[in-house]
Amino acid sequence: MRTPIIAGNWKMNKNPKETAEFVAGLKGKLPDPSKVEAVIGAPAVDLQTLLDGAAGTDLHIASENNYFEDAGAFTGETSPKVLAEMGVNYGIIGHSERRGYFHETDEDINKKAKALIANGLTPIICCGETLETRKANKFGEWVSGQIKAALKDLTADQVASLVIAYEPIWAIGTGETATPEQAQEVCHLIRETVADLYDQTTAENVRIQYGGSMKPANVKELMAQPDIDGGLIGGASLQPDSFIELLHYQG
Ligand SMILES: O=C[C@H](O)COP(=O)(O)O
Repeated sequence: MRTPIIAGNWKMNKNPKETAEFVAGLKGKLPDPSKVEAVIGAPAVDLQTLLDGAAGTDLHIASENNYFEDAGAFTGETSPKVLAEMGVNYGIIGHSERRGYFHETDEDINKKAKALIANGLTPIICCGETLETRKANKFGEWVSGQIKAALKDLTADQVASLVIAYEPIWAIGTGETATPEQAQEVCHLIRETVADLYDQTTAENVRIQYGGSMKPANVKELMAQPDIDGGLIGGASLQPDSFIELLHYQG
């Protein structure tokens, strides 16, 4: 049984003061963690504030990026080892904004996944196609190619406990959401890809999120799809009321 995972991805949008106010507003409003797991992903500069505010609650914390080495002469990078020492639980990697603006490759993403796992963090591995790839009807092979590359050399046990986020680029921040059927089709394909690479049990255990203009108005029908186990939410996670509504999509 996969526990649904609703994760905010704040991107580069909040400072520590705003972070502290937000997380204070969540107190007593988080869902039962056996029903829905709540996560917030924030920039490195906000993580300590988020961790302090989340202490003693069921809120889990994600980084938005990490390097694949633990330490060394890598100016400006974020160590996965330090993230683990701080108490960060998840690491979002491979987001299309990082692939696009910062030229991250599939190989980088695979190395980042391994570095997170080696330090005890759970990767949230993002994948998704451009509008052009969708229109060319090549999204299936594109997304399964991204997944195969990201999971290279990982064991079945490691894959079973990580999270994959399907985020069609054309739906990110555009207000245009994939239909539940479109999202389900690709999330199912991702699960099949994992089954082909590993086995049915691994595929049944891996959690798959949808991301791309998910909001309170559409979360319920997206989450009703059999292969969608959660959401990775940008814009609609920035206001506490909206994020709380998303967390309580089950009613
Ligand atoms: O990581 C989150 C996604 O990029 C979705 O962002 P959005 O909800 O603003 O479309």
